[in-house]
Amino acid sequence: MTGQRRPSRPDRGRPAPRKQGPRRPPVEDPARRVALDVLRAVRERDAYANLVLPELLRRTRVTGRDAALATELAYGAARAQGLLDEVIVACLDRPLSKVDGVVLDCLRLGTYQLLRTRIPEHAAVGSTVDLARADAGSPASGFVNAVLRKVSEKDEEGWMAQVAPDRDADPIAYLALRYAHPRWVARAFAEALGDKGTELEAALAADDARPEVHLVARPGEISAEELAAITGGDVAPYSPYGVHLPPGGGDPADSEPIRERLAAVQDEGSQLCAVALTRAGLTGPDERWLDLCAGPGGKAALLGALAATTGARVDAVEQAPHRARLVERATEGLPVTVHVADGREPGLEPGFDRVLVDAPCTGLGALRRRPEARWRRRPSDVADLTRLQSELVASAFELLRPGGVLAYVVCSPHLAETEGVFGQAARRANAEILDSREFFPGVPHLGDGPYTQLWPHRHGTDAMFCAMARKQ
Ligand SMILES: C[S@@+](CC[C@H](N)C(=O)[O-])C[C@H]1O[C@@H](n2cnc3c(N)ncnc32)[C@H](O)[C@@H]1O
Repeated sequence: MTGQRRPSRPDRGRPAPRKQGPRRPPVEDPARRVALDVLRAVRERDAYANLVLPELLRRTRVTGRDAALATELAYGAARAQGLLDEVIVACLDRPLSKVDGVVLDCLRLGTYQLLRTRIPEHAAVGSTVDLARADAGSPASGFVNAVLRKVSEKDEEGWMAQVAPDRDADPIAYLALRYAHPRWVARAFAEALGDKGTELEAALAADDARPEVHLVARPGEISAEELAAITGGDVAPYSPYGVHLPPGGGDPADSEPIRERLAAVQDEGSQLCAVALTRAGLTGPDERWLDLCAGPGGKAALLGALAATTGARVDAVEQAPHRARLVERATEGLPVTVHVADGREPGLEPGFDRVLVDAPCTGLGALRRRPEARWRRRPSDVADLTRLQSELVASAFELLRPGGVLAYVVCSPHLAETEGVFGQAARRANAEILDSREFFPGVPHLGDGPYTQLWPHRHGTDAMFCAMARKQ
């Protein structure tokens, strides 16, 4: 019932005035209570929705259909925040900044239900008003009721017609609002795609949808086919180790192969980038591999498992101690040594045969997996990150042996973080840029090279970027 756009609402009779008399305290809807508490934690504590939600569901013992509804509402409202706010502000006589935070959370939750689900209007409004009354008092609940009634006068199309910029005059701004992205992010996608028409629309639409969960089958432990059979998933189209889980399949952490550490959750694009590093040919030794930005250890674990099959060893560097501990846990039993160090000066003996720089980045390529992230990132983040990325790649070239191979990976299509950083760093190091598409066999629609940019709408993966070079 949820997850689909509400059809237009031709008949929108006003609700009958509420009868006077004593009122029983409303019975709160557990799914909406959890969703509201997630929105509140995201706003008040800068929490991550995808960490808070599972914890809240566990604590409140909300399961099954209620858990699915709470997930849809919390993630959906967090993801669509910019669009919801445009509509809410059009129904107000004051700026959004003058609305109390808890009330705003309620308005976003109610507006999301009205515009982007098939939940009946009376249920969407009534349940949200009850939550507003419980958390912010009766006057606030009256305000929420009045605003949501106005919101309910149009469906999403109707509101787009009223609040969106003209598509012909400013296609990026129009599509940004239509698919609930900040304009600067939509612009970055348009620049990377070289398109501000149908392909940009497809990219933003794919990023506005809930993604599938991908698993990686640990090489040497279990095959993708076996993992798919156990989990009820499908073997991934491109990664030899990947499995796609069906939607709504519960918490993958509960599945047996993950508990037994035969598999892990990892986007197929991330798997492909780690594997690409191991696919480039080398002359001479192939024994020392380095992962320079390893936390929390997804790629280090895959590299470690592959290294175990060839006799190589992996050094994994991570600056943040708590994330280094996650790498240790992810790579237990594998030929991986974890170092808590700054990748710009890790103090390791140079001469590595293969180096992965999976650099800290804006994460614009994984926005679909982090519902609130698009509204939290700022364009000004890019400059600091590109400086750090350039320094990490320069250090990686220093640590690589002549003839060795480097892969630079970011989970972002932003050109400054991708081609900008790598092109300059490879030139400075006088390295030979490889056509990385060769190391993504069978993956279609990779453009003209030499770099590889994956996309949710083209490949069903996060928008991972991978550039590769050989040291001369
Ligand atoms: C994109 S994440 C890496 C993801 C990881 N490779 C994986 O697949 O799980 C970047 C990591 O780099 C770490 N980091 C940031 N600055 C660093 C530095 N100067 N040296 C080493 N690691 C750094 C961050 O703490 C973060 O864990």
